[in-house]
Amino acid sequence: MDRSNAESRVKELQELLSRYNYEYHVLDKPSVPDVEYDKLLHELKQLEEEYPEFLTPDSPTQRIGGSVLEQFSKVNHKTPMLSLGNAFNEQDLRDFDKRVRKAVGDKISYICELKIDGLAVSLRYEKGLFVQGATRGDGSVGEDITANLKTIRSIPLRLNKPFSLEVRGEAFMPRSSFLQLNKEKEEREELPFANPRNAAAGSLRQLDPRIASSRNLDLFLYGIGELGETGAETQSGGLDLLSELGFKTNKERRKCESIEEVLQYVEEWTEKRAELEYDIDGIVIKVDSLSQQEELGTTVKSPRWAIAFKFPAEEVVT
Ligand SMILES: NC(=O)c1cnc(N)c2cc(Br)sc12
Repeated sequence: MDRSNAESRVKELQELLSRYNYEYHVLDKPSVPDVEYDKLLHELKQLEEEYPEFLTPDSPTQRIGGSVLEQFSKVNHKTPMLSLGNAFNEQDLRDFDKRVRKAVGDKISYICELKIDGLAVSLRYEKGLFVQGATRGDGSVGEDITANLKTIRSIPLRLNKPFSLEVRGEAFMPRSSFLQLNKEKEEREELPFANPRNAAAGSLRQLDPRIASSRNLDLFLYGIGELGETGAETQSGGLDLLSELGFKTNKERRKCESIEEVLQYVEEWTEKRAELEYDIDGIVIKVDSLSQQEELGTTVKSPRWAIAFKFPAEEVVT
């Protein structure tokens, strides 16, 4: 194949494989069988080896970096990654609702989202390219785990729009992968992980990205740093924007026009959470309007416009 044909074939394969990857890992609706994906990926790897000048950092072949890190470097979060105040019962939620109404009046909409039991991470994109990913750390300084996050197939290496922004989400290990990993650990007489959250955290803290890549981690995005700059006016609008940009967001979210509807959603997922393929440890309730969030502001460590309802700890059957 001559050079100009190789260049157009490389571009065509990079776009095709990125789309197939998005359909499989974000939409969960693959349009081609795995064997077709693998064949095209192999062809792209060969062409990029033969014509390295056409290799780009966002190529689907670049998900698993070569080197094993000595250690993780530190990352300062542009906007602090806040934690959430907790609610443990109905009265706590009604008190939260009262505080919100006292501050911003009675025209309130909430958005309820599942609280994923994983590891909070932040992803930074420059002109649409994934450039850095970090753990929450202490909320201001985290660890650079870019190489490991690149192995999570549902994370886009390039956005659908050339946006520069920082997004937040929760990395997690699906329950089925957790059980399989522990089975393999026990076969190797290694200590198993206690739960999927520890397994996800342990996997993302591996210095060798090949190990992280083998752990079948996933990620739901739920927030955009400086959401206002993107033109979104509500949290729900921000989540729709994240989806439009190619991110995986959790579809179980619901707009609630009253605390009664919030309590209904909490009740529903208290019953249904075992049906999910991943662990959740509660429900996050947020005031949907960004301008009302601004009005409510934050305390030193958590927003006044959100609260996490925590499910009662499950009795451990010994
Ligand atoms: N949807 C959300 O906002 C959400 C989901 N899952 C989580 N573990 C967290 C943590 C914070 Br802090 S927000 C959030």
